[in-house]
Amino acid sequence: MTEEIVKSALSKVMYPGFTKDIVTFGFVKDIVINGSDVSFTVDITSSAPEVAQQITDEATTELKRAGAANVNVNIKAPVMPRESSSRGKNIAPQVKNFLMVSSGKGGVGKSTSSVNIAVSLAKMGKKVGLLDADIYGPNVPRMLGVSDVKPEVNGNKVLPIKAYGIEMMSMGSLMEEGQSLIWRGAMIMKAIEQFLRDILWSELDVLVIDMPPGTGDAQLTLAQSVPVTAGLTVTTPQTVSLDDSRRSLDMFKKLNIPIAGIVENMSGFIAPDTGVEYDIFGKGTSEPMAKEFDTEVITEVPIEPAIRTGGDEGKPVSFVAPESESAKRYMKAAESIWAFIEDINEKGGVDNAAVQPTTPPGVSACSTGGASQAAPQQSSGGSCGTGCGCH
Ligand SMILES: Nc1ncnc2c1ncn2[C@@H]1O[C@H](COP(=O)(O)OP(=O)(O)OP(=O)(O)O)[C@@H](O)[C@H]1O
Repeated sequence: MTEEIVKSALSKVMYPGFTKDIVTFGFVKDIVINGSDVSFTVDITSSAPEVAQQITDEATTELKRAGAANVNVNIKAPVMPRESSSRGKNIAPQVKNFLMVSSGKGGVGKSTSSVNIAVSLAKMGKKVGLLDADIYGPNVPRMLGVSDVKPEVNGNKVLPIKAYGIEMMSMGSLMEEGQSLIWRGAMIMKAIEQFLRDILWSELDVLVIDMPPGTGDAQLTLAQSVPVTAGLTVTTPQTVSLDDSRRSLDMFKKLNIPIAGIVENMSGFIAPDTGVEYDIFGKGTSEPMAKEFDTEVITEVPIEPAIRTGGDEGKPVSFVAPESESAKRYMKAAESIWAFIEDINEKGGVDNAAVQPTTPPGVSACSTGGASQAAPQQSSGGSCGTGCGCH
């Protein structure tokens, strides 16, 4: 064997997916020949294991055909990025990461933040889904300008609606206009599960989930159904809002959800005519709360009329006005959230095993903790309505 024979044999091995061979690409290095034994390194750019395998197989075949006895192919590939290393129950396994967006109370801009952060993550090149799990006030379809769009049904699955580069599903898109439901515990759990299991989400880098305000059944069900990679709390700077947000952060801790940070919304006001920023509700008041929970205020979004009109007209500011101050602040939040998610995955990901219900199979966990056990006659049919079977 000579180096020329080895190179000539290897020049018959195409780099998978290309019409050029591995020698022409300059990937073959460190050829060592010992009698009829050959060893060499192939320094490739893909981390996919099937690429390495194909090169190894074809190179071995070609070299043996050229007279080599033993062939040792040493593939040098970049380390596979750890996109998700989470474990535990996951009823939507095609989704790599889940971001739970919560707030202590309604009206603080949770949906607006979810929409603009989802659009910003998509602008970063991520494959993003947005689940409007706010069953009490599903207003994401309006904010994305798709309130008239009915989703396509495929068998017993539903295709998400596409808008501004993201996939979206909402109870608002599934219900007839004006229809309202009184949501009870068991129905909330079922709705959240169906949103994850029966919607045909693509292979997503991240599913942003706009939760109902508060800390109830929906939050618990979500945490038990999928490993939630990160939690985000949206607050306004007033003390009353902060008190509620503390409960939301506390919930993340109890559910073992890593806290990606706090969005301080309605933080100051940017006058549309002058662009001057005014302080209205107080600014930066979320900072001590962030410290308390060992997290950060990842962005401060001012009150800007364009944010409200963008929401009402279905034109998210992050998409239609990317140069606006608000769009930049949402982008800052998206970058920080993605860095946090990557960090969580590098450290081994999350595991939701500890928050699984401990009740027997077929019986769901009781969100009321069996509080009315002593007074079954007060609850209709002897059940709290959660289907928990503990009353
Ligand atoms: N920074 C902002 N500047 C101007 N308007 C805003 C801003 N943030 C939110 N809004 C407006 O405030 C209203 C409430 O926002 P949004 O629906 O996002 O709140 P929410 O917390 O999701 O409420 P709910 O929990 O009731 O669904 C919307 O009309 C929205 O356009």
